[in-house]
Amino acid sequence: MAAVDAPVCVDELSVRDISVILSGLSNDVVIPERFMVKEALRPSLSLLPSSDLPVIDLAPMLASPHGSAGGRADVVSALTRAAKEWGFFQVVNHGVPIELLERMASSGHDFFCLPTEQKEKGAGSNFLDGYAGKSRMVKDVGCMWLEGITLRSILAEPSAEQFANRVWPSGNPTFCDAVSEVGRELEALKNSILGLLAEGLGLPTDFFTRPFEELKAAGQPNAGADLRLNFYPACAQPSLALGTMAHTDPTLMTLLYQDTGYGLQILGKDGSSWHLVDYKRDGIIIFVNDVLQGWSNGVLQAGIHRVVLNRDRHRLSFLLSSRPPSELLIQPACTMDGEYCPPRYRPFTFGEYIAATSEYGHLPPENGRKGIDIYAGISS
Ligand SMILES: O=C(O)CCC(=O)C(=O)O
Ligand SMILES: [Fe+2]
Repeated sequence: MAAVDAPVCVDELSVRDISVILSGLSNDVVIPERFMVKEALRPSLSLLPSSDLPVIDLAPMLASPHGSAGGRADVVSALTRAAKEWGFFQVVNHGVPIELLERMASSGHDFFCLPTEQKEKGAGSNFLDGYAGKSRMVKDVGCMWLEGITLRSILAEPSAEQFANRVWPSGNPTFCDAVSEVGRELEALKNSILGLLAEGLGLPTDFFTRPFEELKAAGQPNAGADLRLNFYPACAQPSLALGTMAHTDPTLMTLLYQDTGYGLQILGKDGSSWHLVDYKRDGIIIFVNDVLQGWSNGVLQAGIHRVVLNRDRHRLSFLLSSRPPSELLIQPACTMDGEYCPPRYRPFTFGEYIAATSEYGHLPPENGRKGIDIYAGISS
């Protein structure tokens, strides 16, 4: 590529164009100002994954799902400790086929490499419905450097098919099959993990799953598993921009797969150090979310996370977000392991809480306090 006098501003170019420009122009490429997040939020790009982040092997569970073998107790205590301390852990040997995870990621890449006009056919009514490009401005922060697809209630509704029929002239059965298989697998894994965490807290195994089943049996339609695919194009100035700002997810639990590392960071207990999550080919990353923090009376902590960018590579992630029914009344579990602790949260319904998050899709932490604590915490 020819030398240039003025810096080239990279904005809404296609994914392929960005790669070509970045490899040819090195430091002459700048990003548009609206993507430069305010100074206090700019990421320090720690390049080494943190070795102290919890990685938990679920093989003992697969070998003996209901058994009382020692391995199960060890898994329960490792998961519970990680969910209390980090609100985050990565599981391996979980039984979800790697081939399926990679097939979903590859279908996602196929979509994000399409021309912008074609991707925009998949846009829905807001940024959490169908395709949303890189234009969402977060007030007082800047625009986030990501594109995404959100498909609602994938286990109950043909949302993937409706999306694919808008984007591709003859639909896309490969994409749709991957969505429904991934949805079923991650939903089953989520229920197992919720059961193990309940046991770890001394609660009945079905404590966090039974209300979902009851509401489903009563024909309650708005509970669901939503699938989101996130795509973070390579960014010429990764130290100035963010893929997503620091947040906790507002739902019950998130299960996430990443196709490369060097992106997702977790905030440590000290409230200031960011830890880079290592890529594991068969890793599934689990977040405790706001509802689970409130429901467990703050014993489990929602994991604060954000996404930083890479200069020379794109990154894709997809996640299943477990969304309770709007009517679910979240009343903190006060008695665990036979011991009573007064409620630290007022009861709230999921519908009320999600309505409070609508501007960003989550309640941002403020002055070291998480959104859920600001919203429903009882100050002592
Ligand atoms: O892409 C990632 O690793 C995280 C995405 C995320 O935090 C989200 O979509 O809520
Ligand atoms: Fe998130």
